[in-house]
Amino acid sequence: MYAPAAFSPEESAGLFQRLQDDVEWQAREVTVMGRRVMQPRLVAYMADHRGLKYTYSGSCMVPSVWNDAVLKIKDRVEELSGSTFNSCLLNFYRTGMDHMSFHSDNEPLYGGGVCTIGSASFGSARDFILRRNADHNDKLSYPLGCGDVLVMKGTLQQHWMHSVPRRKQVSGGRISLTFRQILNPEVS
Ligand SMILES: O=C(O)CCC(=O)C(=O)O
Ligand SMILES: [Fe+2]
Repeated sequence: MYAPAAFSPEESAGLFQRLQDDVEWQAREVTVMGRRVMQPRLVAYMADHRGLKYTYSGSCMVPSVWNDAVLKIKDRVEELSGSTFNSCLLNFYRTGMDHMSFHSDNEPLYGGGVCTIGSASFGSARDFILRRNADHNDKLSYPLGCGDVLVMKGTLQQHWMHSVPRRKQVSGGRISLTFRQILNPEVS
């Protein structure tokens, strides 16, 4: 489900600024094909309580407490998606060179392949690409702009991957918030 301009331009501009200033953005190392590399973007992670950790690419994220701007966005995304969320991964693409490679968010903690993930975008528009696993020529592109909400539902994570590719011509930053419901917390 795609809800362009779910937040007004004025509200979105204010939220982008608050997120950029108030969130503790982290540059993190992850393991990709056996090598430790810096992630090509900044990230942050928030959730209802510290037990809702999230490990991916060999990197464990311990959640921090919710920030007011993030909670306000969470309310709107919950309303639009008809779902509730207990965690959020935040991504800050500093320029068009920051990106996210094709992946699916199908980890067991979200219930495996069946889940709802709601995302909100602020700042510069970036293309969000969905690609079907069974046919890599089958792609959908969403030009996610400031204030847009996109909801991925059902078995989508089982059958499609998604990415935010590099865009050399984009100089401004973009922040995305991806809200998730952890059903099976990781045990450590
Ligand atoms: O930035 C986006 O819109 C995508 C983020 C994403 O796929 C993720 O956080 O898993
Ligand atoms: Fe994702």
